[in-house]
Amino acid sequence: MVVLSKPAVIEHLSLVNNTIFHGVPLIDLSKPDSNSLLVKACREFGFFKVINHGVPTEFITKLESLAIHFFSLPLSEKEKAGLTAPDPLAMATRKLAPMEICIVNGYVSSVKKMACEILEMLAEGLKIEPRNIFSKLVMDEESDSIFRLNHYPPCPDDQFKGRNLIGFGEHTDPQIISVLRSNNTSGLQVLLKDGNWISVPPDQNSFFINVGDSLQVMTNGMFKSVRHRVVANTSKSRISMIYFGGPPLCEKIAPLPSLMKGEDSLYREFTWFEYKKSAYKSRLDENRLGRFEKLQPPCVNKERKIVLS
Ligand SMILES: O=C(O)CCC(=O)C(=O)O
Ligand SMILES: [Fe+2]
Repeated sequence: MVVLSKPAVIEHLSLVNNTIFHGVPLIDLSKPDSNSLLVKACREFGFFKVINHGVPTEFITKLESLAIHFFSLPLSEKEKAGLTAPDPLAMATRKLAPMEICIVNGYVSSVKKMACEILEMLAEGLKIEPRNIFSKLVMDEESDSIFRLNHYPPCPDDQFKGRNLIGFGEHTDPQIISVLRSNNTSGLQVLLKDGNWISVPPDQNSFFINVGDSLQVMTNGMFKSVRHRVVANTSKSRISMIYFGGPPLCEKIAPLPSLMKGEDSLYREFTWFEYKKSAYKSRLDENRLGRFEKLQPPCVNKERKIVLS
C-alpha cells in the first residue's frame, strides 16, 4: 500500500534544539566488518545510515521525481486524484497509474531486499540462527509492510518568529525496520540516550535505517527502537520516503530464546495485529511498548535488601 501524508501535520509550536550531529554511524554494507558494526549501531543508537546498499540510483531519482510531482499538484488536482484526506490527521491514499506502480514497485522491492540483507547481517552479527530469523518476517507473502511518502512544506523563520514547527511529532516506528531517505533536506531529529535531541544532516548517498519496536522486543531490548521526529525546514520543502518492514499480522512477537541467555523476558508475547491495534489507539508520542512490558520482580540491591519501589 502507498500512503501519502497530508502536508505537514503540525502538532505544536515549540522551541526545539537544532544541534547538528555528525556522529550517526555510517556503515558500508560491502565491508567485511559490517555485521558487527550494524549490531553496535542497533545497540547504541537504534539508528544508522548505510552506503553501498545496492539500490539503483535510477529507482531513487524516478521515485523522488514522482513524489515531487504529487506534492506540487494544485489542491484541486490533488482532490480530484484523491490525494487529500478529509480529516487533517488522516493519511491520504490513492490508486496509482500503471507507470507510477512500476516506479513505486521498483523502489520498494529494491529497498525491501536491502532491509532483509541488513536483517540477515544482524542475525549473523548476533551469531543466531537461522540467518533469516528476522528477514523471513519481512519476506513473508503476508508481511504487513508499508511504504509512505511524507511532505513538509517550508515554514519560513520570520513567519514563526524564530520558532521551529514540528512537522511529525516524536515517536518510535512500530514495525521491525524502517528505511528512510529524503530529498536532501534537513528536518529529521533523533533522541540520543543522553536525552538530547539532535538534528541529522541529510545525505543523498545513504539510506537511514531505524530499529522498530518489534525488533527491540525480539532482541529483548538489546536493540533500541529509536525515538525520532521531524522539524519543518525553514526554506526548503522536505519530502521523505519510508519503507516500514513489518511482520505478518498473525505473527507472534516475543524475545528470541537464543538471545535471552538466562535473562528474563522484558515483554509478554503479542501478535503484530494486537500491537498495531494498540499502537494506533495510543498517542503518537506514547511509549507504546509500555503496555507489553512484563512487570519485573523487585530487584535486589548490593546489600541484598529487597527494593520494593
Ligand atoms: O519524514 C521523515 O523523515 C520521518 C517520518 C517518520 O518518522 C515516519 O513517517 O514514521
Ligand atoms: Fe517514524
